[in-house]
Amino acid sequence: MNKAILLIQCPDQKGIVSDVSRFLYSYNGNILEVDQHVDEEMGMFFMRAAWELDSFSLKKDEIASRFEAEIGKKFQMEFKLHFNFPKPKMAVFVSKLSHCLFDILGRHHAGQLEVDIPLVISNHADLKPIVEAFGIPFFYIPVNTSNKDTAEAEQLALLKEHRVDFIVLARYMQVVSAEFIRHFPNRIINIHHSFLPAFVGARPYHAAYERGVKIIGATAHYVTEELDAGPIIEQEVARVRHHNTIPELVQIGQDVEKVTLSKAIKYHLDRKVLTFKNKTIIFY
Ligand SMILES: Nc1nc2c(c(=O)[nH]1)N[C@@H](CN(C=O)c1ccc(C(=O)N[C@@H](CCC(=O)O)C(=O)O)cc1)CN2
Repeated sequence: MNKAILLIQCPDQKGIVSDVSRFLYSYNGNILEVDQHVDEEMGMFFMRAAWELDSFSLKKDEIASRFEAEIGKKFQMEFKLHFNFPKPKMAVFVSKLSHCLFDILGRHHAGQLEVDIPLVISNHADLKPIVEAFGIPFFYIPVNTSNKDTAEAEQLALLKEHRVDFIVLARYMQVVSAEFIRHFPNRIINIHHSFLPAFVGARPYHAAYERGVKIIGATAHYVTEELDAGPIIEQEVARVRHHNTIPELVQIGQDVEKVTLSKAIKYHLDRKVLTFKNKTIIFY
């Protein structure tokens, strides 16, 4: 079913839900899903409304301007309008580890992810055979401290050429620049292999082992300039024991990473994530 999704945030006040519903009804909209949340401390209102588009009397490119004129301005809304078609284009960035890549390509192949994957980009050539076995173009762009700018420029050119909508860092072990992130604000999802805010950085399993924790986890978050500090979309944990070695922690953790990342991708694809002050509201 062709759907439109509105994601709204604005100062909280009476009548917002009523006016948004009346707007959709006035243009013959059949509301399919509606959720809202009030952050009382911040005095902020958040809402997600999804409705059937085929019977809607406004054309796709008329909706945002009509909504802004009739509702948005009145409530000083910040809103984003999305459609569940055409399929969004998702680029995957990887380094040497394949577990998250395999999980994503396997779910995509099984029809579990409503996306197109036009390309995979990596700073190592190791995973080229796997990606090409799934019939997806693989681009090897080495990155080091001296060529990061030119490497990122090449990455951005490929992303633009393939009209990529959002990016998944599937254990991509390079810190991306603020300039790169500026092109995809809240559209880069990273899987960090720890239960943030514990153990930021490149080697969380070693840090967890040294600390002797009894629970490890994974965190999917939108990427910001500050490492492992962006808005958290999803987290998951697993119990570990004193006798677990580092390789065992890695194995337990990698299973958690895969599940956590796939959930975060689905929430993003279903337009169920709003961001506010470096945090997220997820309308499950
Ligand atoms: N701007 C950001 N870039 C990236 C983030 C992020 O949150 N903000 N997350 C990382 C992924 N990551 C942890 O989840 C991570 C990746 C890389 C490193 C790191 O220290 N890398 C070294 C090089 C390591 C190597 O070459 O193997 C570096 O870049 O100098 C820490 C954490 C993805 N990017």
